[in-house]
Amino acid sequence: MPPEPPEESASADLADPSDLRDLPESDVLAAERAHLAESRAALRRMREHAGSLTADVAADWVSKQFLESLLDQRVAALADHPDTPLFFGRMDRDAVAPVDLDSDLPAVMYVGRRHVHDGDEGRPLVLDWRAPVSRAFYQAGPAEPMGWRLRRRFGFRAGELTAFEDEPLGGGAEIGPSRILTEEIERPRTGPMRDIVATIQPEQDVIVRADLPRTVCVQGAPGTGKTAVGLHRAAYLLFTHRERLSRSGVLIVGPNRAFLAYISAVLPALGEVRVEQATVDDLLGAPAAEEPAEVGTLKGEARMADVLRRALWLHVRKPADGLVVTRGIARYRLADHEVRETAAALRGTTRYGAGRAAFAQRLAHQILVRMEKRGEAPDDRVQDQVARGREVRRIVDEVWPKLTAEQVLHRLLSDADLLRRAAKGVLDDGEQAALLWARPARSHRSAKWTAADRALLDELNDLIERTSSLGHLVVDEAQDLSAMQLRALGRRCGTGSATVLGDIAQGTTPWSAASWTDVLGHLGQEGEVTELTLGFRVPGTVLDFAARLLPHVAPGLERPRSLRPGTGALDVRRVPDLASAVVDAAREELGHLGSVGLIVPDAAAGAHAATLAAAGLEHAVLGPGSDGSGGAARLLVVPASLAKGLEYDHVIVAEPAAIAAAEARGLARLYVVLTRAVTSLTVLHHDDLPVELAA
Ligand SMILES: Nc1ncnc2c1ncn2[C@@H]1O[C@H](COP(=O)(O)OP(=O)(O)OP(=O)(O)O)[C@@H](O)[C@H]1O
Repeated sequence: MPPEPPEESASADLADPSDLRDLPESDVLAAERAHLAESRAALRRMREHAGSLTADVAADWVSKQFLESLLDQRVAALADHPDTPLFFGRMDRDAVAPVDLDSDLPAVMYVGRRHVHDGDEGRPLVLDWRAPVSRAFYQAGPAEPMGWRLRRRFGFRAGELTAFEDEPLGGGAEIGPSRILTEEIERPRTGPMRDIVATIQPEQDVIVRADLPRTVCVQGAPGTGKTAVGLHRAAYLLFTHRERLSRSGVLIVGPNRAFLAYISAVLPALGEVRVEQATVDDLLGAPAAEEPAEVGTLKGEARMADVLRRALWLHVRKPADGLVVTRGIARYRLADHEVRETAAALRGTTRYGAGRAAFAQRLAHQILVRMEKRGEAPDDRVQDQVARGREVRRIVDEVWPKLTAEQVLHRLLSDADLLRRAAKGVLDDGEQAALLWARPARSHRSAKWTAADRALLDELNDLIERTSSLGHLVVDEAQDLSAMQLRALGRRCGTGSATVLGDIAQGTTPWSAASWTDVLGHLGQEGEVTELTLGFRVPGTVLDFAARLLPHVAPGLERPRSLRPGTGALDVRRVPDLASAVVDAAREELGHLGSVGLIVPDAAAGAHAATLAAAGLEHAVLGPGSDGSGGAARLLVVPASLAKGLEYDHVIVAEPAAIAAAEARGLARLYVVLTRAVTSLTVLHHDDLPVELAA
């Protein structure tokens, strides 16, 4: 028979629950389970109450529909997911805390994914992790207890409370690593990425809770939790600025679909279902052609912004003649120099599209003035009529032609003269020659745009018509984006803020960033750069092995540290027959719990998959559009170029030298590949290891 639930709850006016601390462990667990049961019952009552509310009070049909959908959302948001703990931590207040501390602190608080209160008395039973008071759960430590005496973390299995761990916050003694945190990290992965709300670390929490107007840029070694932090910051901001952000929107930008699929469950698990996720290709359009890396790199440079601006405005021309407007028997004239001056006065003061409309209006206005001089009394409607009339339209089309971004870029890349004029003083002759198409497309409609062209088109589109801004943008793997791609993203948070995440050492594109100051500059955001240094994913031995590459891929960066030593986690083997060694290693790893990722050179993925199939090993092959988890198969063949941002409990890397040799920044790719393992890494090689790794 479990003991009666204790009297305490998350309310300041209830008895100090210190007795609970002194109970035997089993009694503590029983009491905490009782609090969980009470919270679940309260949540059920909250849901029933929300379900009983009716939209009948609405004044009209539209309001009723709207209200009904809000109520449905509210009921759905109050669903209790049996596998997810309602709370994961608890804080006990220090009864003798200094007097200047906030006296409203409850005696005990339980921290969880959502707020749960007892309907009758309004007592908070569980506080949302994003509430200001919950900050202490993540930040308090012996050096700064923040008015709290004890932090308790709970262990759960299948929604049942199974363990707890107490950390005294008074007394100044350092707290050792949390067993519950380590177990959580090592819990085998069976599907998409999980949230880390129960175990966010203090240095991560500072980033998660940064104010909305602040742009934060996080440099972090592999597995330091950058992605997790970015996603939790999005959830935090949505909670704290719900109304503002539901109007302006939040967008997560990731490197590819497989990555987005892998992270897609995190925000819904935190109760946020309305956050858009996109790749750069989704935003700018997928490329239809490839081009030499040097050309793509050049097109990605910020200098191109000047060239594009000039190329666009070079389309504003001098008129051949003046403007003559006929109304009835009267004719009104503007001399060609007046038309030219009107255009010149507007040039560069507005966006191209708005300038064109304003040009027509200004010409019409001058005609109106002529009419008035002749004693007529035209009203504003006449100005509009003249602006839309045939004569003004003709001269506007001649002087300030209607253009699309595709037309301008098509001309720029096929017309050496236009390129020379637009690029004067910006690109040298060799660079101009590199940009020109060898075989120009017939028209802008048949042009096959590359990824770099897509960013140029976006820039031009914005020069023609303003791109609208979101409230907040989270950009992951930002080190891989070119200056022009960053400018494109910057436009999408021009009046908002951003969370920029990445690792200079994991830059694998030819245009990878060398500094975060540059990245923020291109993004057009003033932000501070912070660093996460403690690795959660990768065991220490594996991280040390991968870090041999660091001096070669990012000499300025510190060696990363791991939370876990990972003794025995690394196995590097030279093998006589790679294919059969891969099969044996895969079979062995499948004998352990969790996911297995076989990471191979892109060109070898098909062959390895065929060997696994012949050996009867069930597996899936990761494609650019697939979910990083591999669906039902525990064994996934991962082409090296898709491994970024993903992770597996056990990783087998086949032939590192071939991965490194496959591309210009191949060593950085290898660094990414070697840092995907949570529990073990097996490196199989037939050829020599790259010298940088063998050292
Ligand atoms: N505080 C934490 N508690 C529990 N798990 C954590 C914590 N921080 C990070 N992790 C886990 O560590 C792993 C790595 O995190 P994440 O993918 O966010 O790192 P990253 O810095 O983006 O890595 P990479 O640069 O390699 O893509 C994930 O499984 C994540 O859930």
